Amino acid sequence: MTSRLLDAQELVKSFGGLTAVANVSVHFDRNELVGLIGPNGAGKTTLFNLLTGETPLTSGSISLYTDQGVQTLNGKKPAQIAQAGISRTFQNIRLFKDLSVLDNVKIAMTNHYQEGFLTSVFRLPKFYQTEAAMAQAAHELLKIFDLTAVADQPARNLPYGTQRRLEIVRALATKPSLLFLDEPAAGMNPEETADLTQLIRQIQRDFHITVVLIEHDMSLVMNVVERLYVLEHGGLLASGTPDEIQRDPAVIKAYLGGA
Ligand SMILES: Nc1ncnc2c1ncn2[C@@H]1O[C@H](COP(=O)(O)OP(=O)(O)OP(=O)(O)O)[C@@H](O)[C@H]1O
Repeated sequence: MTSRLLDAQELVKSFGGLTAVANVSVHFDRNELVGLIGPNGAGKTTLFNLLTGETPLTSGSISLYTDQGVQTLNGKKPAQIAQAGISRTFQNIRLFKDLSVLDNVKIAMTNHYQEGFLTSVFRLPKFYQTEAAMAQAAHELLKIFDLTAVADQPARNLPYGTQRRLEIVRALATKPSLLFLDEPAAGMNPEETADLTQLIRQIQRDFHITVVLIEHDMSLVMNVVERLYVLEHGGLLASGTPDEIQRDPAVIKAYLGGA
């Protein structure tokens, strides 16, 4: 039985005269891996920005189903949405480049809970009861992502693909229930992309979380996700399983070039 995690109804985002997201409804269930695809400028990143509070909605509603009941995310700030268990990565890498790989992860574990507070008090989130527990969790995450050997290196020394992996570790460090990955494999070669995509699938299963993935390599995303949403010109063109999407005449016409 599936259990609903997030419901977004009739989301609209207008930038002046341009409607970047036009009446899009999507939902995500617990423990699923979902792909979000569509041509450049289709509105994928804007949709992520709406769901994570980076960009305010023009209209629509977003509901998160938690153990405490249904919570509306409308009007919430990114830090509040992060606290509710939603995490993300960005298309442009946002690391603390001069800090070590390990410190980047530790900061993600704590920072996130302090945003908006003018405090220098080092507050650990509930799930990391001690500094030692936090350090251990950080090391475990680095190991999963094959980053142990570079734990003490400044982030800026890492190759681009490795920096992207570190970004995912940072997003996971907050123990999210829902993780949005915006083109995590951008700039990687096909082999690295395939490896990362398999890793994302493994993480989604092992951590029992929901992952939503924007990925340009259509054949790759088709192989790993359970469901897909296809955006075009800000609107929802199609949704369904990879099989359904591949057979959908509207998708074939608009996105697969009529093949
Ligand atoms: N802050 C903004 N102000 C004005 N227009 C914007 C803004 N953000 C996005 N847009 C426009 O909204 C549309 C959708 O952009 P978006 O980045 O969401 O698309 P995308 O599907 O993520 O594209 P890509 O695959 O190229 O990243 C584009 O026409 C873009 O120029």
